[in-house]
Amino acid sequence: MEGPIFVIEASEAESMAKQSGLTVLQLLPTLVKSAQALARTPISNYQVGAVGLGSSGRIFLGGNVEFPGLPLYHSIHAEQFLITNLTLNAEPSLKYVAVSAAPCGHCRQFFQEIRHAPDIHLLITGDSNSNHNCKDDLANEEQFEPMSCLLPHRFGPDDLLGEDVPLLLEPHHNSLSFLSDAKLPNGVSAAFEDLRNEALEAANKSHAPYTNCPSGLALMDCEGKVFSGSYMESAAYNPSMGPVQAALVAYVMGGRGGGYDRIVAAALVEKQGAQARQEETARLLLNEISPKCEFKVFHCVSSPSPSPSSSNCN
Ligand SMILES: O=c1ccn([C@H]2C[C@H](O)[C@@H](CO)O2)c(=O)[nH]1
Ligand SMILES: [Zn+2]
Repeated sequence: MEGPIFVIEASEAESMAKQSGLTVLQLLPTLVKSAQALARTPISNYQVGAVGLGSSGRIFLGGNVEFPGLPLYHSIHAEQFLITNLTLNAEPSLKYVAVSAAPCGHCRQFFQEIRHAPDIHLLITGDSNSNHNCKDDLANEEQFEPMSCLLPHRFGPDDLLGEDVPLLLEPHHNSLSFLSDAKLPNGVSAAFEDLRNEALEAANKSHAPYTNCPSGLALMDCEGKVFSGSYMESAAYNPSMGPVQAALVAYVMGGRGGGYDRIVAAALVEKQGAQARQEETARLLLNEISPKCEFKVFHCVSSPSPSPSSSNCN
């Protein structure tokens, strides 16, 4: 009944390492191939795998995801998948990453949304055929390079935000709600009640400090299983990750390898008239990958408005 593995619990990671005579750190590159196998790459057939160790001792995996028929910027990079996996599992921080190929500029930038990003250590394992199980080739701490070497002179949250603003992986409470008497509009099926509540919850966890326009999206598959994801912004704007992509990461992780045609309904929650509006992009992406999916948008308000700057989004 088990599908592919995306999260390895700390105790399991310890015992896997012990069994192979490795440290948990040395285990990371040995898992890169498994992460690559999680990728969905119908366009490039180029599989990237990213494996991360969090401060909890858990190990997280991610692969790249591509969507034929759409502009390439809709793609999810393995590193973004990995970071989304951490957020979905409430992992408080990322310490080490092993990745099959050098992270691109966007990914190096996206990592900057995590506090102390310059101290995240990375190991690029290179070509997927290299064998990191080999005892002579053990990855040791000094083989992991700090992010500060991969991205010197960084542009990041510090350039735009105060120190007290929560960053990615830190708890977010965006104080969003539906208008108190907001019932489901006529003609919207009852299944959307749950779905929009899940999407609201995801919007409340969204990292959108640059626009104050958080959003969340929830998908339902044909068995009624719900998968939700939160919009995540980047200080450099373009590497931001949309709420559909985040929800699709949840779907890929929990949907046991099913196709996107199994997605039957989707609810997006965002602020009305938001400066950074997801509705049309979300519709475009869902329409292409899952044309039969019923897509609804629900608007929310900040309650109470946490700062004067957010009022222009309502
Ligand atoms: O940092 C990177 C660079 C590329 N890719 C993916 C994106 C696309 O699916 C494929 C080819 O660029 O590799 C990543 O996952 N991470
Ligand atoms: Zn990338």
